[in-house]
Amino acid sequence: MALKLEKVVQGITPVSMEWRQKARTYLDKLAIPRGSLGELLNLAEQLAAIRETLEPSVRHKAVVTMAGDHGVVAEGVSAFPPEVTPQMVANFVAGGAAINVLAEVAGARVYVVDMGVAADLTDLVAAGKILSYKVDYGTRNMAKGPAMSREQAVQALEAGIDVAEKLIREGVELLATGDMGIGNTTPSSAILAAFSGLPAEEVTGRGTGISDEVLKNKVRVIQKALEINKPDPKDPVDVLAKVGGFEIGGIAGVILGAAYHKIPVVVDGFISSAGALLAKKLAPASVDYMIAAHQSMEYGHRHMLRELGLQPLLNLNLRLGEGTGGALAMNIVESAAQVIRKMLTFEDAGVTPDAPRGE
Ligand SMILES: O=C(O)c1ccc[n+]([C@@H]2O[C@H](COP(=O)([O-])O)[C@@H](O)[C@H]2O)c1
Ligand SMILES: Cc1cc2nc[nH]c2cc1C
Repeated sequence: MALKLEKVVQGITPVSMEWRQKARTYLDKLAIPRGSLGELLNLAEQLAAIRETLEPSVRHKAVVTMAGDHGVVAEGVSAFPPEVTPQMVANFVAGGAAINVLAEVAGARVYVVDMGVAADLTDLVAAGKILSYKVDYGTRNMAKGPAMSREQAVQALEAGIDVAEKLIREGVELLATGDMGIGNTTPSSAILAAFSGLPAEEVTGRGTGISDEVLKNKVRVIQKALEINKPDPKDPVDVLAKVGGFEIGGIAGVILGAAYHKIPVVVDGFISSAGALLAKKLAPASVDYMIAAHQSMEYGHRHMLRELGLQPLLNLNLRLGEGTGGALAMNIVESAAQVIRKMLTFEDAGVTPDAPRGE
């Protein structure tokens, strides 16, 4: 494992139980029937414990949308052609995509990263419109051999760590992951199968909206990729190299970077969750810093969330990616932070508490 990755993976520690307890004790004093703000209270506790303060701020927000292409599209696994990946990157830059709209509502900036788009994006990079950590012009076809080399897998993970560190240094307090990559539900499903041991049919869905026939082929392609590559579930870098994607590695890196620097990170849908699963396998304590944005419509996401041990905040039948669910969930995360920062206790508000108060 390369030095930076090693350092970050080793440096990720569980969130402080002491701060969790302090936050819970404080939240129990708020002038509400105990527990009546439900999941917002758990979220507030998590934020306080991550930041080690009863006044956590998540005001400065960034969505990182990682883009990459996939050689496996040659097997006919997507409803759309790969040229849509760079076209959508251009749309993100123009500000006309769903992620631009939803991030603006959440008060988040969008950072688009070329992790491995199979097109020359140097003009957008030179104009400062996107970040480039291009590992290659798309992965190789995982149905025929490894998607990338082990070195490229490490490079993708470290790129994500770099992006997170750059944004955190600039003052970002809440990150969300996002993805763009035609074909990327296929490697995401393969990653889930490799780690969970679930059969390909159980982890595979319709992605951008494929027919029954194409879905059958996609399941076969995933089975074949697993059979010929034999990814080792005990070696997450091997799983990423053999059946992953550059943007998925980048997402895992962003999550690891956030956890290392004790910054909460909102995980978007199916593809982001595949990145999160890689992060968890590399550094189990990184899960403490993750917030699952939503339950994606992509079949298999439920298994992904179960493997992560996370409950999604929202269920809006989304299946877009880009970080859209992440941006939406940021509004809830901001609300939770403000609940613990700003609400008054029974005592401060002069409200009579329930008589026994549990004791
Ligand atoms: O985030 C999700 O849950 C999600 C579910 C299905 C599809 N997507 C998006 O659709 C693209 C991948 O779909 P596909 O069919 O080409 O594998 C990619 O750009 C993803 O961002 C995203
Ligand atoms: C148009 C389009 C937009 C997307 N955004 C994320 N994935 C996408 C896939 C397609 C096809």
